[in-house]
Amino acid sequence: MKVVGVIRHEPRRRASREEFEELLRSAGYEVLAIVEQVREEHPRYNIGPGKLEEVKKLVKALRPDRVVFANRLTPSQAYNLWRELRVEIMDKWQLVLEIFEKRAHSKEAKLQVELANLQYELPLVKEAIRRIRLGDRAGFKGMGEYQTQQYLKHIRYRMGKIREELEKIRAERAVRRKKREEEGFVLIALAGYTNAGKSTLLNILTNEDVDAKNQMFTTLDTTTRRFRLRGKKVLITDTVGFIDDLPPFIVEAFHSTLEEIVKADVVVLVVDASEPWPEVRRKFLASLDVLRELKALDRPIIVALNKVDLVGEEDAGEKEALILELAERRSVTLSGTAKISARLGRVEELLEVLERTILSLPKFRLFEIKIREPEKVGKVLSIVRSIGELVAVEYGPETTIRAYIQAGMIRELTKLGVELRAAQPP
Ligand SMILES: Nc1nc2c(ncn2[C@@H]2O[C@H](COP(=O)(O)OP(=O)(O)OP(=O)(O)O)[C@@H](O)[C@H]2O)c(=O)[nH]1
Ligand SMILES: [Mg+2]
Repeated sequence: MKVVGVIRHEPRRRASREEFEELLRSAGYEVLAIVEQVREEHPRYNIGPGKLEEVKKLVKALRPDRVVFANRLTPSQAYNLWRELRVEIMDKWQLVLEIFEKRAHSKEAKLQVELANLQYELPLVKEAIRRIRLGDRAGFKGMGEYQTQQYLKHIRYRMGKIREELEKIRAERAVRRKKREEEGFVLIALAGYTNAGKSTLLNILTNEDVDAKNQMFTTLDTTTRRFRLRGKKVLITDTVGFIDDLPPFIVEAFHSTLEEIVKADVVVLVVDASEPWPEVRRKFLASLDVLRELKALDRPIIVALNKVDLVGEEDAGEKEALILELAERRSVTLSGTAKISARLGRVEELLEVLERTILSLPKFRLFEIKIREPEKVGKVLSIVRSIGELVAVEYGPETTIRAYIQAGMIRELTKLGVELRAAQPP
């Protein structure tokens, strides 16, 4: 598929040409040319009429299959552009959805992508019907009025169906999550901009082999794996990456997946620290925006500055300070930051911050356990290590253990017939 790309930069906010080219590459397109313009949005064509003439000439000369816009087009802009250029028009979100379509493997991911697509098409189809009523011939994708009407009905029906199915999957997920929590697992979610290194980090922590590639949106399916964080039982979830101005319709479609982030005990926000600061800043802020939209900012958030191997400790340290400053200015409280290299497996700093954060969760409390039968000591210690953190052991005729334990797991211990009471933290 051969395409011409068009980028309109807002006068005070340049879009990233590299990222747009990345997206086109990820979609598997051959890029014939890219046209850029700095200008306020033109209501009719998004780009200015002069620029439109230039694009027209390019289309005549290069004969692309599509013209792809780096901006979000309104339905009427897309329609006007198609009338002028007579070639298929695509905007940034369609491009993202097309990449999603390629990457979706699980049933859930496929349904979510289909829902997002339909949600995207809905206003376009309505616009086509409006146009037909105004006397325009061409309906949606060349359909006549009757067909377009039927298609609109089909979209609405299908959306309802998909929402039902996703709701079922979501409910199953909730049950599974609750069960895991009752088993004493701490839930950690990986979040962050696409290509930041989330899947690589999951792999290194859990010895897994989830796809990690240098391309955007490698992961669309949610993966949850268990691992032990210094003995403690932890579940970690990797999910779809974020991108600049992720539109609400995509967030909505991916609701059941993204909910893993909202419901986690701790969120690890992975940031690619190897890029120049303006890029790191842009992507970090975009990620905070998504977390805000998901209402996940009240979770404990740890920022993991990844790919430190490419820039060195000092540079990463500077970016770490800038990120802390930026978060504070946006009134976001971070539980901590860590400089890591997921690829090289250098993640000690993150493990330390994670452990500290987990133990400060309200569900962990300090307890004192007294054991009278010596043969039970081993068993109690092993349970304590998997659901909490051992602080001290005093052996004697009666063994005393001090430990942070998840309040919900106390029953596991009392079942053994040991004496347990809340202790004051030192
Ligand atoms: N040099 C270096 N490269 C890394 C590191 N971590 C990840 N990468 C590379 O960055 C690219 C993206 O990694 P992924 O783990 O796929 O990123 P992701 O965040 O899961 O991306 P999406 O699934 O697309 O959202 C891959 O080429 C990784 O090998 C790191 O610590 N150092
Ligand atoms: Mg991934």
